[in-house]
Amino acid sequence: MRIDLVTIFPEYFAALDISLLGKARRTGLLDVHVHDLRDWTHDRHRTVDDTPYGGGPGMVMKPEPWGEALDAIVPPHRSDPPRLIIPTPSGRPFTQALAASYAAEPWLVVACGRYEGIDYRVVEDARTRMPVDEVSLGDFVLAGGEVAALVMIEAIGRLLPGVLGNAASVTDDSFAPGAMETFLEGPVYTKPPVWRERPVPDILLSGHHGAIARWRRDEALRRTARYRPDLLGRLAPEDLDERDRTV
Ligand SMILES: Nc1cc(-c2ccc3cc[nH]c3c2)n[nH]1
Repeated sequence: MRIDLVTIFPEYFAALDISLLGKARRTGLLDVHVHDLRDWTHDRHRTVDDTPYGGGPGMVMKPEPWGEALDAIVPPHRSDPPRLIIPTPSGRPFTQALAASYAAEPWLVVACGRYEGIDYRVVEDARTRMPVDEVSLGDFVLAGGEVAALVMIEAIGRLLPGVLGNAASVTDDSFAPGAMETFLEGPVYTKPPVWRERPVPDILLSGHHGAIARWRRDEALRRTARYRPDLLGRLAPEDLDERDRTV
């Protein structure tokens, strides 16, 4: 998979040189290109923003640098254009399902806005030649799209075949498709068996895999009921057995 990032703060993406994603880049599983939007400005001050039409606080990112940047990265009339992802508080929710969908794409371009956002004509122009998704990470407001891009790239990158050492880790994720899609992950434990007088739950040391699986499901259900009762509404009655009503 190729990912192109456009930003006025390229240094934000140094984080993509380390850990899982750094290894994925070095092994060729992930091909990341970071572009400085200011490379497509032509004035002495390398201006990327201006005052908003209609008034209001802050500045808006000018369309010209974005148009030239996207034209350079995605030559017009490409028969296989990338999907353009634009992080924004006012977009569709970014979910595990959307991350999985993006992980199946061969080429993504992420436009990282700043200030009050990008002149909307950039979105409209891009839509004439590539799919464009405006995506929100949640109901909170960041100062720009870079951190949102990092979060999405990590969520997408870890789903790429070969990136995670243990493929099973992905299937057991919270929100992963399938049985666990509805539940939050329960608590996890490792050695030592007792730490600060706190023992690991006995069931996990029992070796009874069926009982362990049931315990983990019960704990996941308990955690989901406590922190995300809204997710329980997605459960079909047949997904719950009589034990669940007592969790
Ligand atoms: N979910 C979420 C996205 C954002 C976001 C994304 C891009 C920009 C550009 C300027 N401010 C931004 C904020 N905040 N919260």
